[in-house]
Order: sequence, then C-alpha cells, then structure tokens
Amino acid sequence: NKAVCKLSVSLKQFVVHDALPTVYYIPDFISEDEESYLLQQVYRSPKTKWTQLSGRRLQNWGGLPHPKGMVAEKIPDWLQTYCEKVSSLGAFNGQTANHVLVNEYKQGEGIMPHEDGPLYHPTVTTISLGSHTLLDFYAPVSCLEGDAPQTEENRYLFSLLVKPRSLLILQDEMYQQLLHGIQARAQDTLTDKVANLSAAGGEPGKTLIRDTRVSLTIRHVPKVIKAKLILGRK
Ligand SMILES: O=C(O)CCC(=O)C(=O)O
Ligand SMILES: [Fe+2]
Repeated sequence: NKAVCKLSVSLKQFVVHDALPTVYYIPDFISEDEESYLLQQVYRSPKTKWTQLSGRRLQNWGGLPHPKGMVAEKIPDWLQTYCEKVSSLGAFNGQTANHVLVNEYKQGEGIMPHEDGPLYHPTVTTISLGSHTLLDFYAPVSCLEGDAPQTEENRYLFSLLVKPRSLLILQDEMYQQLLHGIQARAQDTLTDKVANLSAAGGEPGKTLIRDTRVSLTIRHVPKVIKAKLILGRK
C-alpha cells in the first residue's frame, strides 16, 4: 500500500500544475443536438430500466459485470454509437466499450466516494449531459498517517469540473488508486482545488448552479461469457 500513498502525495502536487498524468478532459465532445438526442433516448427507456438508489437513479446497459464474467447484452444503437466513438480514441487499448451506466442526479444529489472495482478495464470514460458537476477525488483510507482522523475532508485531494457535453477519461492510477465521488450539493464554487479549471473554462471564485445531470459512464468489461455457461453458476 505504500506505493499508493506516495502516489496520492505526488498527485496532490500535480493539482497545482494543472496537469494530471492520466486525466483527459475533452470539452464539447458532443454537440448540443447530440446532447438533446441522448437525453431524449435516456428518458424514453422503459421505466423498468431504472434502478432507484439513495441519491440518484441509474440504467445499466450491456450486462451485469460479474467476477465469473459478464453475460453480454446488446447495447442499443443510440449508445453503441458513443461506445465506438469513445473507443476509437484508444481509451480501451483497441477494445470497444461494452458497458454503459447511465446515472441521473437531480440538483442536490451525488454519489459517495467509492472505487469502481476490478471488473472493468482500468479506464473510465464519462459523457456529461444536462449539467456540470464536480467530481471529487480522495486518498484511500490506508494512506493517512498518525492520529489524523480519517474524515472525508482529510482524504479529499482535488476535483475535476465536468461541463455538459464533455468527455472525461480517467486511466490507471487515477482510476485504480483513488476514490471518486460527487458531493450532494445544489451548487459548486470553483476553487484552485479544481485541477482542470482552465481546460474546462472555469473561473476561480465563480459559483455554478447545478441542474439535473445525466452521465454516461462508458467502460470495457474484459471478461465476457456466453449466456449458456451461466446455467452452472448456481
Ligand atoms: O456520474 C459520474 O460521473 C460518476 C459515476 C460513477 O462514479 C459510477 O457510476 O461509478
Ligand atoms: Fe464510479
């Protein structure tokens, strides 16, 4: 775990230099028309496709990732297009994304700091629709030394501003070693803790009011199995 802790410290320094090694932020990755189209498709999906969680709801497309392998389900064309578009950037080492999570956050909602786990290729790509948000990054609990209480505040490292229509790509240590989350807030005040402030066109001190944000988290699940094989699982 020591290497992880060192890494967090060095990432802290990168914040100041506005240059994180494995973060790519692409503003206006999609057009306003594409954004409206995607939102329309998300809200046109059957009600049963939504899972309500505390503080957000989500749609899962492509199958449920499982340690024994994901039974792949066809991704609808309106999402498949973007799986291919993102994959063609080389985000998944030549593989094509086969899994999409659609998260919806109403104003004031968020997601607790977490790791995405080992079932995915260590790259996460996110298209934001409808609103900006701040994605916050945290050091793992094991990295705090001495008597410092392991509060969220003490583990907080920096944030990334994601604007609507942007694509965010996180790879390697950014993805594997740090926790990420979104504070349940109705508005965000930009500070120098926002590592991509200039790339995202933000101004320090400015307050951005959140609206409903829908995010498309596009990933590659390497381990896929045929439906037949699952019969033996239970
Ligand atoms: O909405 C986002 O950008 C983050 C979603 C996320 O972290 C997740 O679904 O695991
Ligand atoms: Fe996540």
